[in-house]
Amino acid sequence: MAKDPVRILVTGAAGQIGYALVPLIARGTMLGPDQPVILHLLDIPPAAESLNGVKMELIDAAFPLLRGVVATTNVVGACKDVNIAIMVGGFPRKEGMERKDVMSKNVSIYKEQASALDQYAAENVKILVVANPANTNALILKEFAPSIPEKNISCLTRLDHNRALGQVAERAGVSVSDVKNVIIWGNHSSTQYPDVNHAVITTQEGEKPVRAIIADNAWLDGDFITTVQQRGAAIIKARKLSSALSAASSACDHIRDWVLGTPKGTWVSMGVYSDGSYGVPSGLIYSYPVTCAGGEWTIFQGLSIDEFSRAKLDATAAELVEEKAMAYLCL
Ligand SMILES: NC(=O)c1ccc[n+]([C@@H]2O[C@H](COP(=O)([O-])OP(=O)(O)OC[C@H]3O[C@@H](n4cnc5c(N)ncnc54)[C@H](O)[C@@H]3O)[C@@H](O)[C@H]2O)c1
Ligand SMILES: O=C(O)C[C@H](O)C(=O)O
Repeated sequence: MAKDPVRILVTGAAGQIGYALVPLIARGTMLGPDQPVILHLLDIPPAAESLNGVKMELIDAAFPLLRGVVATTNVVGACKDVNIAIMVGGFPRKEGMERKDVMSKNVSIYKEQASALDQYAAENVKILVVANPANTNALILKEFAPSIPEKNISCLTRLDHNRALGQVAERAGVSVSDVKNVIIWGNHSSTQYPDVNHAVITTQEGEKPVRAIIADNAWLDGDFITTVQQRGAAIIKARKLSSALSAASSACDHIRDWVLGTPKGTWVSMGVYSDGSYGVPSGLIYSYPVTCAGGEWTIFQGLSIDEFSRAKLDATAAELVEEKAMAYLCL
Protein backbone atom coordinates (compact mmCIF):
# COMPACT_ATOMS: atom_id res chain seq x y z
CA MET A 1 0.00 0.00 0.00
CA ALA A 2 1.28 3.50 -0.85
CA LYS A 3 2.64 5.42 2.13
CA ASP A 4 1.02 8.66 3.32
CA PRO A 5 3.16 11.72 2.54
CA VAL A 6 5.46 13.09 5.25
CA ARG A 7 5.45 16.87 5.72
CA ILE A 8 8.96 18.30 5.87
CA LEU A 9 9.69 21.91 6.81
CA VAL A 10 12.85 23.56 5.49
CA THR A 11 13.45 27.05 6.88
CA GLY A 12 15.77 29.41 5.03
CA ALA A 13 14.68 27.52 1.93
CA ALA A 14 15.59 30.34 -0.46
CA GLY A 15 19.21 30.23 0.73
CA GLN A 16 22.15 28.21 -0.51
CA ILE A 17 21.68 25.11 1.64
CA GLY A 18 17.94 25.21 1.03
CA TYR A 19 18.51 25.21 -2.73
CA ALA A 20 20.78 22.15 -2.46
CA LEU A 21 18.61 20.35 0.10
CA VAL A 22 15.07 20.48 -1.30
CA PRO A 23 15.79 18.49 -4.48
CA LEU A 24 17.51 15.79 -2.40
CA ILE A 25 14.43 15.49 -0.21
CA ALA A 26 12.06 15.51 -3.18
CA ARG A 27 14.09 12.80 -4.90
CA GLY A 28 13.88 10.45 -1.91
CA THR A 29 17.49 10.75 -0.68
CA MET A 30 16.32 11.59 2.83
CA LEU A 31 13.44 9.19 3.51
CA GLY A 32 13.80 6.60 0.77
CA PRO A 33 12.46 5.95 -2.73
CA ASP A 34 8.96 4.91 -1.61
CA GLN A 35 8.20 7.79 0.77
CA PRO A 36 6.12 10.65 -0.69
CA VAL A 37 6.78 14.08 0.79
CA ILE A 38 5.11 17.47 1.04
CA LEU A 39 7.64 20.29 1.36
CA HIS A 40 6.95 23.31 3.55
CA LEU A 41 9.40 26.08 2.60
CA LEU A 42 9.84 29.09 4.87
CA ASP A 43 11.86 32.23 4.33
CA ILE A 44 11.57 35.91 5.25
CA PRO A 45 9.69 38.54 3.16
CA PRO A 46 12.78 39.97 1.38
CA ALA A 47 13.41 36.44 0.02
CA ALA A 48 9.76 35.73 -0.90
CA GLU A 49 10.21 36.10 -4.66
CA SER A 50 13.28 33.93 -4.71
CA LEU A 51 11.46 31.36 -2.55
CA ASN A 52 8.66 31.30 -5.11
CA GLY A 53 11.29 30.61 -7.77
CA VAL A 54 12.46 27.58 -5.78
CA LYS A 55 8.86 26.37 -5.66
CA MET A 56 8.52 26.80 -9.43
CA GLU A 57 11.70 24.79 -10.02
CA LEU A 58 10.50 22.00 -7.73
CA ILE A 59 7.31 21.74 -9.79
CA ASP A 60 9.31 21.87 -13.03
CA ALA A 61 11.56 19.03 -11.90
CA ALA A 62 8.50 16.72 -11.79
CA PHE A 63 9.72 14.69 -8.82
CA PRO A 64 7.44 11.65 -8.55
CA LEU A 65 7.60 11.62 -4.72
CA LEU A 66 6.75 15.30 -4.31
CA ARG A 67 3.07 15.58 -3.42
CA GLY A 68 2.92 19.30 -2.67
CA VAL A 69 4.91 22.46 -1.94
CA VAL A 70 3.90 25.14 0.55
CA ALA A 71 6.14 28.21 0.10
CA THR A 72 5.47 30.90 2.65
CA THR A 73 6.88 33.69 4.80
CA ASN A 74 4.34 32.88 7.52
CA VAL A 75 5.93 30.91 10.36
CA VAL A 76 2.66 29.43 11.62
CA GLY A 77 1.57 28.24 8.15
CA ALA A 78 5.02 26.78 7.58
CA CYS A 79 5.04 24.81 10.85
CA LYS A 80 1.48 23.48 10.58
CA ASP A 81 1.39 19.66 10.90
CA VAL A 82 5.03 19.13 9.93
CA ASN A 83 6.54 15.75 10.84
CA ILE A 84 10.16 16.78 10.27
CA ALA A 85 11.66 20.28 10.57
CA ILE A 86 15.05 21.17 9.14
CA MET A 87 16.00 24.57 10.51
CA VAL A 88 18.44 26.23 8.13
CA GLY A 89 17.08 29.78 8.32
CA GLY A 90 19.47 32.36 9.71
CA PHE A 91 22.65 34.11 8.79
CA PRO A 92 25.95 32.41 7.91
CA ARG A 93 29.32 33.65 9.19
CA LYS A 94 31.73 35.39 6.86
CA GLU A 95 35.49 34.87 6.49
CA GLY A 96 37.36 35.60 9.73
CA MET A 97 34.34 35.03 12.01
CA GLU A 98 33.70 32.15 14.42
CA ARG A 99 30.27 30.50 14.20
CA LYS A 100 29.26 31.93 17.56
CA ASP A 101 29.74 35.44 16.11
CA VAL A 102 26.32 35.08 14.41
CA MET A 103 24.68 34.21 17.73
CA SER A 104 22.98 37.54 18.36
CA LYS A 105 21.34 37.47 14.90
CA ASN A 106 20.30 33.84 15.01
CA VAL A 107 19.23 32.77 18.51
CA SER A 108 16.20 35.07 18.56
CA ILE A 109 14.97 33.38 15.36
CA TYR A 110 15.11 30.04 17.18
CA LYS A 111 13.18 31.32 20.16
CA GLU A 112 10.36 32.57 17.90
CA GLN A 113 10.25 29.50 15.70
CA ALA A 114 10.33 27.21 18.76
CA SER A 115 6.93 28.56 19.81
CA ALA A 116 5.44 28.01 16.35
CA LEU A 117 6.71 24.43 16.21
CA ASP A 118 5.55 23.84 19.77
CA GLN A 119 2.00 24.88 18.91
CA TYR A 120 1.51 23.83 15.30
CA ALA A 121 3.85 20.97 14.32
CA ALA A 122 2.61 17.37 14.26
CA GLU A 123 2.95 15.37 17.43
CA ASN A 124 6.35 13.70 17.58
CA VAL A 125 7.93 16.17 15.11
CA LYS A 126 11.65 15.51 14.67
CA ILE A 127 13.76 18.67 14.49
CA LEU A 128 17.24 19.18 13.06
CA VAL A 129 18.92 22.56 13.56
CA VAL A 130 21.52 23.40 10.92
CA ALA A 131 21.91 27.18 11.29
CA ASN A 132 24.83 28.37 13.39
CA PRO A 133 25.65 28.34 16.21
CA ALA A 134 23.85 25.03 15.65
CA ASN A 135 24.12 23.46 19.13
CA THR A 136 23.08 26.61 20.95
CA ASN A 137 20.25 27.42 18.52
CA ALA A 138 18.94 23.88 19.12
CA LEU A 139 19.18 24.36 22.87
CA ILE A 140 17.22 27.62 22.69
CA LEU A 141 14.65 25.91 20.48
CA LYS A 142 14.34 23.14 23.06
CA GLU A 143 13.93 25.56 25.94
CA PHE A 144 11.17 27.53 24.19
CA ALA A 145 9.23 24.52 22.88
CA PRO A 146 8.23 22.94 26.18
CA SER A 147 5.81 20.40 24.70
CA ILE A 148 8.34 18.92 22.29
CA PRO A 149 10.33 16.14 23.97
CA GLU A 150 14.07 16.83 24.13
CA LYS A 151 14.74 13.53 22.32
CA ASN A 152 13.08 15.09 19.24
CA ILE A 153 15.51 18.02 18.99
CA SER A 154 18.97 17.69 17.48
CA CYS A 155 21.65 19.67 15.68
CA LEU A 156 23.83 18.88 12.70
CA THR A 157 27.34 17.58 13.37
CA ARG A 158 27.01 14.91 10.70
CA LEU A 159 28.82 17.20 8.28
CA ASP A 160 31.84 17.19 10.62
CA HIS A 161 31.48 13.41 10.98
CA ASN A 162 31.45 13.01 7.18
CA ARG A 163 34.43 15.36 6.88
CA ALA A 164 36.33 13.16 9.31
CA LEU A 165 35.43 10.02 7.31
CA GLY A 166 36.59 11.79 4.14
CA GLN A 167 39.96 12.80 5.63
CA VAL A 168 40.64 9.30 6.96
CA ALA A 169 39.66 7.66 3.65
CA GLU A 170 41.93 9.98 1.66
CA ARG A 171 44.87 9.44 3.98
CA ALA A 172 44.43 5.65 4.06
CA GLY A 173 43.74 5.44 0.31
CA VAL A 174 40.47 3.56 0.82
CA SER A 175 36.87 4.15 -0.16
CA VAL A 176 34.99 6.38 2.27
CA SER A 177 32.33 3.68 2.57
CA ASP A 178 34.96 1.39 4.15
CA VAL A 179 35.55 3.79 7.06
CA LYS A 180 33.18 3.98 10.03
CA ASN A 181 32.77 4.91 13.67
CA VAL A 182 34.66 8.17 13.83
CA ILE A 183 33.11 10.44 16.47
CA ILE A 184 32.53 14.18 16.63
CA TRP A 185 32.29 15.20 20.28
CA GLY A 186 30.80 18.48 21.44
CA ASN A 187 30.18 21.72 19.63
CA HIS A 188 29.86 22.32 15.87
CA SER A 189 32.68 24.84 16.23
CA SER A 190 36.45 24.92 16.14
CA THR A 191 36.55 23.29 19.62
CA GLN A 192 34.81 20.13 18.40
CA TYR A 193 36.82 16.94 18.92
CA PRO A 194 37.03 14.62 15.90
CA ASP A 195 38.04 11.29 17.50
CA VAL A 196 39.36 8.27 15.58
CA ASN A 197 40.23 6.12 18.59
CA HIS A 198 37.34 3.71 17.96
CA ALA A 199 37.11 4.10 14.19
CA VAL A 200 37.74 1.16 11.87
CA ILE A 201 38.44 0.47 8.21
CA THR A 202 37.02 -2.59 6.46
CA THR A 203 39.81 -4.50 4.70
CA GLN A 204 39.96 -7.88 2.99
CA GLU A 205 41.10 -9.29 6.36
CA GLY A 206 38.19 -7.77 8.26
CA GLU A 207 37.86 -4.54 10.26
CA LYS A 208 41.11 -2.91 11.41
CA PRO A 209 41.58 0.14 13.66
CA VAL A 210 42.15 3.39 11.77
CA ARG A 211 45.23 4.01 13.94
CA ALA A 212 46.75 0.71 12.81
CA ILE A 213 46.11 1.31 9.10
CA ILE A 214 47.17 4.95 8.99
CA ALA A 215 50.08 4.36 11.40
CA ASP A 216 50.72 8.06 11.89
CA ASN A 217 49.58 9.18 15.33
CA ALA A 218 51.20 12.60 14.92
CA TRP A 219 48.89 13.30 11.97
CA LEU A 220 45.82 11.76 13.64
CA ASP A 221 46.34 13.77 16.84
CA GLY A 222 47.38 16.92 14.99
CA ASP A 223 46.58 17.98 11.42
CA PHE A 224 43.64 15.59 11.08
CA ILE A 225 41.89 17.21 14.05
CA THR A 226 42.56 20.79 12.99
CA THR A 227 41.61 20.10 9.36
CA VAL A 228 38.17 18.83 10.43
CA GLN A 229 37.75 21.61 13.01
CA GLN A 230 38.63 24.28 10.44
CA ARG A 231 37.01 22.79 7.35
CA GLY A 232 34.02 25.15 7.44
CA ALA A 233 36.38 28.14 7.48
CA ALA A 234 38.46 26.63 4.64
CA ILE A 235 35.32 26.29 2.49
CA ILE A 236 34.34 29.91 3.21
CA LYS A 237 37.84 31.06 2.27
CA ALA A 238 37.74 29.10 -0.98
CA ARG A 239 34.12 29.75 -2.07
CA LYS A 240 33.46 33.04 -0.30
CA LEU A 241 30.29 31.25 0.77
CA SER A 242 29.84 28.61 3.43
CA SER A 243 29.44 24.93 2.64
CA ALA A 244 26.12 24.08 1.04
CA LEU A 245 26.09 20.84 -0.95
CA SER A 246 27.95 18.93 1.76
CA ALA A 247 25.74 20.47 4.47
CA ALA A 248 22.57 19.52 2.56
CA SER A 249 23.80 15.98 1.93
CA SER A 250 24.79 15.53 5.58
CA ALA A 251 21.39 16.82 6.75
CA CYS A 252 19.82 14.05 4.62
CA ASP A 253 22.17 11.48 6.20
CA HIS A 254 21.27 12.73 9.69
CA ILE A 255 17.49 12.45 9.17
CA ARG A 256 17.70 9.19 7.19
CA ASP A 257 19.64 7.43 9.93
CA TRP A 258 17.46 8.90 12.70
CA VAL A 259 14.22 7.80 10.99
CA LEU A 260 15.30 4.58 9.26
CA GLY A 261 18.04 3.46 11.67
CA THR A 262 21.83 3.13 11.67
CA PRO A 263 23.40 0.00 10.14
CA LYS A 264 24.33 -2.73 12.63
CA GLY A 265 27.71 -2.10 14.26
CA THR A 266 27.79 1.54 13.17
CA TRP A 267 27.31 4.74 15.08
CA VAL A 268 27.04 8.28 13.72
CA SER A 269 27.48 11.70 15.33
CA MET A 270 24.46 13.80 16.29
CA GLY A 271 24.11 16.87 18.48
CA VAL A 272 21.62 15.76 21.15
CA TYR A 273 20.51 16.79 24.62
CA SER A 274 23.16 15.64 27.07
CA ASP A 275 22.18 13.47 30.01
CA GLY A 276 25.61 13.48 31.68
CA SER A 277 26.97 10.61 29.52
CA TYR A 278 30.76 10.58 29.22
CA GLY A 279 31.08 13.11 32.03
CA VAL A 280 29.59 15.93 29.93
CA PRO A 281 27.40 18.37 31.89
CA SER A 282 23.71 17.65 31.36
CA GLY A 283 21.48 20.27 29.75
CA LEU A 284 23.63 21.01 26.69
CA ILE A 285 23.13 20.04 23.06
CA TYR A 286 26.37 18.08 22.65
CA SER A 287 27.53 15.90 19.77
CA TYR A 288 27.84 12.24 20.74
CA PRO A 289 28.18 8.88 19.01
CA VAL A 290 24.63 7.58 18.62
CA THR A 291 22.89 4.55 17.20
CA CYS A 292 19.33 4.84 15.92
CA ALA A 293 16.49 2.31 15.78
CA GLY A 294 12.71 2.68 15.59
CA GLY A 295 13.01 6.44 15.04
CA GLU A 296 14.93 7.01 18.30
CA TRP A 297 18.59 7.77 18.91
CA THR A 298 20.59 6.33 21.81
CA ILE A 299 23.99 7.55 22.95
CA PHE A 300 26.47 4.71 22.42
CA GLN A 301 27.89 3.93 25.86
CA GLY A 302 31.03 2.39 27.28
CA LEU A 303 33.76 3.71 24.97
CA SER A 304 37.10 4.27 26.69
CA ILE A 305 38.22 7.91 26.86
CA ASP A 306 41.96 8.51 27.27
CA GLU A 307 43.51 11.57 28.92
CA PHE A 308 44.08 13.40 25.61
CA SER A 309 40.45 12.90 24.62
CA ARG A 310 39.13 13.78 28.09
CA ALA A 311 40.66 17.25 27.91
CA LYS A 312 39.14 17.80 24.48
CA LEU A 313 35.65 16.59 25.52
CA ASP A 314 35.80 18.99 28.47
CA ALA A 315 37.05 21.98 26.46
CA THR A 316 34.24 21.79 23.92
CA ALA A 317 31.67 21.30 26.74
CA ALA A 318 33.04 24.41 28.46
CA GLU A 319 32.53 26.41 25.26
CA LEU A 320 28.91 25.21 25.08
CA VAL A 321 28.30 26.30 28.68
CA GLU A 322 29.65 29.75 27.75
CA GLU A 323 27.54 29.90 24.58
CA LYS A 324 24.42 29.04 26.56
CA ALA A 325 25.02 32.01 28.86
CA MET A 326 25.78 34.25 25.87
CA ALA A 327 22.55 33.15 24.13
CA TYR A 328 20.44 34.14 27.13
CA LEU A 329 22.13 37.55 27.16
CA CYS A 330 21.17 37.97 23.48
CA LEU A 331 17.50 37.09 24.03
N1 LIG B 1 25.65 22.80 11.06
C1 LIG B 1 26.32 22.78 9.93
O1 LIG B 1 27.03 21.82 9.64
C2 LIG B 1 26.21 23.91 8.94
C3 LIG B 1 26.80 23.77 7.68
C4 LIG B 1 26.70 24.82 6.76
C5 LIG B 1 26.03 25.99 7.11
N2 LIG B 1 25.46 26.09 8.33
C6 LIG B 1 24.69 27.28 8.71
O2 LIG B 1 23.39 27.19 8.07
C7 LIG B 1 22.84 28.49 7.93
C8 LIG B 1 22.35 28.73 6.52
O3 LIG B 1 23.44 28.76 5.63
P1 LIG B 1 23.23 29.17 4.09
O4 LIG B 1 24.57 29.10 3.47
O5 LIG B 1 22.10 28.41 3.49
O6 LIG B 1 22.84 30.70 4.27
P2 LIG B 1 22.04 31.64 3.27
O7 LIG B 1 22.24 33.03 3.72
O8 LIG B 1 22.36 31.28 1.85
O9 LIG B 1 20.53 31.22 3.52
C9 LIG B 1 19.89 31.43 4.74
C10 LIG B 1 18.44 31.73 4.44
O10 LIG B 1 17.77 31.91 5.70
C11 LIG B 1 16.83 32.93 5.50
N3 LIG B 1 16.38 33.45 6.79
C12 LIG B 1 16.93 34.42 7.57
N4 LIG B 1 16.19 34.62 8.66
C13 LIG B 1 15.16 33.75 8.61
C14 LIG B 1 14.04 33.49 9.42
N5 LIG B 1 13.82 34.19 10.54
N6 LIG B 1 13.16 32.53 9.05
C15 LIG B 1 13.36 31.84 7.90
N7 LIG B 1 14.38 32.06 7.05
C16 LIG B 1 15.27 33.00 7.41
C17 LIG B 1 17.55 33.95 4.63
O11 LIG B 1 16.63 34.85 4.01
C18 LIG B 1 18.23 33.02 3.63
O12 LIG B 1 17.40 32.76 2.50
C19 LIG B 1 23.94 29.45 8.39
O13 LIG B 1 23.71 29.82 9.75
C20 LIG B 1 25.19 28.62 8.25
O14 LIG B 1 26.23 29.09 9.06
C21 LIG B 1 25.55 25.09 9.25
O1 LIG C 1 31.67 26.98 9.00
C1 LIG C 1 30.63 27.59 8.78
O2 LIG C 1 30.40 28.73 9.16
C2 LIG C 1 29.54 26.89 7.98
C3 LIG C 1 29.27 25.53 8.50
O3 LIG C 1 29.05 25.53 9.86
C4 LIG C 1 30.35 24.55 8.12
O4 LIG C 1 30.82 23.81 9.00
O5 LIG C 1 30.70 24.47 6.93
